[in-house]
Amino acid sequence: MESNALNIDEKLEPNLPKKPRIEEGCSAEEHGEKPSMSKSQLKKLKKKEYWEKNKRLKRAKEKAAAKEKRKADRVNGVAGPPRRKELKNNSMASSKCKTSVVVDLSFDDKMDKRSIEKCVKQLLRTYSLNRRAENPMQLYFTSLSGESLSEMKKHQGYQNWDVKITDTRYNEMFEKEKIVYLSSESENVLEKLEDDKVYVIGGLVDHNAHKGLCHNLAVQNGINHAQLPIGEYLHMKSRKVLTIDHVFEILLEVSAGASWKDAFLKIIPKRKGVEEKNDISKDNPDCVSNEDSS
Ligand SMILES: C[S@@+](CC[C@H](N)C(=O)[O-])C[C@H]1O[C@@H](n2cnc3c(N)ncnc32)[C@H](O)[C@@H]1O
Repeated sequence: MESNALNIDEKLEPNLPKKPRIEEGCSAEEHGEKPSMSKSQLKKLKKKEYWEKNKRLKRAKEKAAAKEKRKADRVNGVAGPPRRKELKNNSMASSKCKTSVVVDLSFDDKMDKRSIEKCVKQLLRTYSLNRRAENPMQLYFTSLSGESLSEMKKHQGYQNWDVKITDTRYNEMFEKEKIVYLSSESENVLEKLEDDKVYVIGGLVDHNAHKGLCHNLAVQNGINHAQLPIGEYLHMKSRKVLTIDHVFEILLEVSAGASWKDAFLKIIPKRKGVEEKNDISKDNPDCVSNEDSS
């Protein structure tokens, strides 16, 4: 049957001499040619080629613009994000924040390859947020082994990062009384962050396939647990389960002095259908509210 599809070389470079026609019964690849494509595939390919060509130029322009902006901000006295040189002074050791956060990476057997990749991406973002903070939290990645470790190894130099990485389990590293396992399923609500406590985030990307897993494990092991106080300040149309990096970002904001409410409003994605509760007593701890008291 005759096909309407265009040969890619003809379309992209119409002046090129025509290549010999592909004989019926043989694929384009067998002739050393690119396979014929539909119009939309061709359009996509052209876009990709254009993007590849202009990518470097665009990046250079963006870099120059960012530099200009930083310069202007400095002149106008606007504080921008910390620069690489400044970050060198912001280490966990010198941080005023002594609150510990653990990401418990003992869930390889509950995740497929793609979820492990996503999990490690969230770890990278968690690390990067902490690294850029004026007062980083004391951050641990525990039980890192197997597939997660292999995925982590793709990121050169991770061994030298300012985060404590270990294959030991968090409950062999810290006193039981100090540990609080964070879980949206917990009936306890976290009120404030305490310096001597260790807050554990489950390193699990499961799209709710293992609902309540971390909570159940904490209960079985007699470990304290608590949920973030989202319901105290916000109505949410979807589940209150957040990603690892979002949970960490909220803890980091609060540890730096933000209110829970401001941290939630800043970090929880709008697509989760977040709406402020108009209960002023939560902003003023001296007032008492009966809302959500059950
Ligand atoms: C994507 S969730 C994993 C959900 C998983 N089904 C579970 O059993 O926890 C990743 C982790 O973020 C933390 N987390 C997410 N939302 C939270 C919330 N609303 N309150 C407290 N911790 C939360 C928990 O530690 C959780 O294990």
